[in-house]
Parts: sequence; structure tokens; C-alpha cells
Amino acid sequence: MLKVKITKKFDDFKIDKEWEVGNGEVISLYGPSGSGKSITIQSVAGLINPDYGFIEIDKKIIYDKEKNICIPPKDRHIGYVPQNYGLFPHMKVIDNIIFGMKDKDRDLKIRKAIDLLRITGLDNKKDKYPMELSGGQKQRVAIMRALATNPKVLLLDEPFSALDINVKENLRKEIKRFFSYWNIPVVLVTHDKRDVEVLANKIAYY
Ligand SMILES: Nc1ncnc2c1ncn2[C@@H]1O[C@H](COP(=O)(O)OP(=O)(O)OP(=O)(O)O)[C@@H](O)[C@H]1O
Repeated sequence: MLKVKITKKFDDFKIDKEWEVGNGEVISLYGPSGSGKSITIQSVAGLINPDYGFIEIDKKIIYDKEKNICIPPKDRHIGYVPQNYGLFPHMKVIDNIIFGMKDKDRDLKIRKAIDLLRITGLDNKKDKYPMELSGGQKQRVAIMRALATNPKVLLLDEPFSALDINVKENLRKEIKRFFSYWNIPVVLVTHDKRDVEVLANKIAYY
């Protein structure tokens, strides 16, 4: 369960939001450009700090302004896929996926990464570089890289916005299928109603 209550103020913009999402659920942060969706998930990931509020994962506080708690991003166990996928261009697909894994044994990491790639049918691309993949393939690798760290929460920022309409629709359905493998809260930032219709159990309007 992820619980979020945050306030953040800039000179000409303020957000004040409260929502929660359970394990195995997908919440969509849905609203127009500039409404504070990215700021919210960056706060959850720990990349920026809200001015007030708290963030809780499975009853553990990872941020609380009043209690002066702010767990660093690397200790939050969060899988975050930014808008541009965030893949390392100089690393092969397989090395991108094993990057955040905690296991010491490289062979074990490789086996786990290949299993993840197999779920998305991309095990034959393991030795390619990100620039050799299509947009949809990059997106799948980015999501698998985030899941490879066994996160307690998965955050996706506009995952389909750069893809053409047919790829989008197929990928939505595929992603919905592999979300069911992971019993964690998923936060999906989008301004596309179709993403909400296909993927979300809950909506937080922005
Ligand atoms: N560092 C900053 N200083 C001042 N204003 C900022 C800063 N960062 C973001 N903002 C403002 O906060 C608002 C929300 O930005 P945010 O990126 O969260 O929007 P969004 O809903 O994710 O939109 P998009 O879909 O375009 O990414 C915007 O109006 C933006 O200009």
C-alpha cells in the first residue's frame, strides 16, 4: 500500500494532493500537462521534496515533513520509469536490466534478467543497445529494469506518450498482463483517457 499526501508550492503553481493505492492496484494520476503529476511521482521517488505532507509504503514512512523523516531515494525500494525511459545508452539491454539488482552473483543476475526479458518476448534483444530498439521495446526494457530491483512500488511517467497508436494499444494490454505478476502498487501518470480505461483501477484527478 502506498499513501501519499503532499503539498508543493512554486511562485505561480501549487499542488495539494492526497491519494492511496493498494498492492496489485494501478492508480492513474490523470490530468492536463502542467498539473503536477510528475512533481508528485518525483516526490514519491525522492527526487524532490514536498513542502508538507507524508509518503508511506506498507506502513513505513519514507517522508514526513513534521517528523523530519526523509529516506534517501536509493533506500526507498521504488521502481521509477521516467518519460524518456531512462535507459543507459552505453549499456546493452541485459546490463541495463541487471544494473539495479542486489544479488552478488553475476550469473544469477543474468538468469533473472533473461527471465524478465522472456516475459516481454525480448530475450533475443539482450545484447542490443537501447538505440537499436524500437520505442515500444525500449519501454518494455525500461519497465523490466525497474521491476528487476524487486521494488515495493512502480512509478510510470507517461509510459506510452512517445509511441504510435497501434503500438500503444498492444503495449497497454501487454503491460496490464505483466502487472498481474507483481503484487505491488503501480502509479501511472497520464493525460490519455485510454490509458486510464485499459490499465487503472483507481483515478486521482489532477
Ligand atoms: N522547479 C520548478 N520551479 C517552478 N515551477 C515548477 C518547477 N517544477 C515544476 N514547476 C511547475 O509545476 C507545474 C507542474 O509540473 P509537472 O511537471 O508536475 O506537471 P505534469 O502534470 O507532470 O505535466 P506534464 O504532463 O507536462 O509533464 C508546472 O506548471 C511547472 O511549470
